[in-house]
Amino acid sequence: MPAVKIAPSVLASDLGNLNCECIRMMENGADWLHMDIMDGHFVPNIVMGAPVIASVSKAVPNIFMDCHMMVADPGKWVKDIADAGGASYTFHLEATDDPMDVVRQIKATKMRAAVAINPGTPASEISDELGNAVDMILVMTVWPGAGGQKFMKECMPKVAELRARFPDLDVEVDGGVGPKTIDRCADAGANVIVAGTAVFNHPKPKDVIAFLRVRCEEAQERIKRERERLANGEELPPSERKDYGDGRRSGYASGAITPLSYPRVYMSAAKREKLRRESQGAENRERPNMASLSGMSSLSMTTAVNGK
Ligand SMILES: O=C(CO)[C@H](O)[C@H](O)COP(=O)(O)O
Repeated sequence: MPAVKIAPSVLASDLGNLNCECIRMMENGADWLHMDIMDGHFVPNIVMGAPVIASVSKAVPNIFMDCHMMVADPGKWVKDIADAGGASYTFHLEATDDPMDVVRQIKATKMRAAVAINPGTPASEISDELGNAVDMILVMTVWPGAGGQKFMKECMPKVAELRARFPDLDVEVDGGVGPKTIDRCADAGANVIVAGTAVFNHPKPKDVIAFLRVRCEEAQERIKRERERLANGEELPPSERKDYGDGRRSGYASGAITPLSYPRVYMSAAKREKLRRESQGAENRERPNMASLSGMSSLSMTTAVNGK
């Protein structure tokens, strides 16, 4: 399985001191910085764009910016983000008719290409062709648009399914991830961990980052053992099964996750329109809107600056 990467989401940082916040996180062990870019159309919030990415790139040597593009027209910003110093470009499947074309545009730059799916989008919408073309798949574990939301554990079977289909791909989770929810993500096979509030709002971000990493590495060892045993037709001892208490066990041990084959499919226009509207909050009351965003971490400053 690919190496564990911990990517603090700057949405929860003191955005007025973004360069210092990124440096602080790198000094505390972050592998990547997760940059939340929103256009006010795909999601009902606006945070930053390419000029801010360029400014951070100049000020923070060796930073790896994992740019999460919560935007309605993902092809439009590829060149700007690449020129600004973005290292990875994640677009939303719900935002495009032709995901392979967006991947081609990203690959024409030096950036890594990644595709994200919202909580309402099934993993089966990622075709084999798309999964094999990207460097990473992001499974959102909250509705995009704001930090500080509750982790949606119901997204975990999608992580396990994608890990089973794409064993060597980076699989990222984002939203409500922290010490209390990391085990579910890690056991399902996620290896790129985005955490905003849990890291930036903690007085010792180094400890949180180290904890998330260790839990993922331990889970990877478990999954490796499980794979080997299942390949040999062996039963797993109950002590080595992760039981969530709701009838499900970890993706591999449960045997419930079958790596099916998904041919190239483009969503029907009607389905894409539904998923797109859902992302904007038009069809989902749970989805954050501007009123519900106002108390959340994206709009409030962390008190954890300089560890105070
Ligand atoms: O993409 C995002 C929201 O759209 C954020 O990256 C995500 O919510 C992380 O924040 P937190 O860890 O505080 O939930």
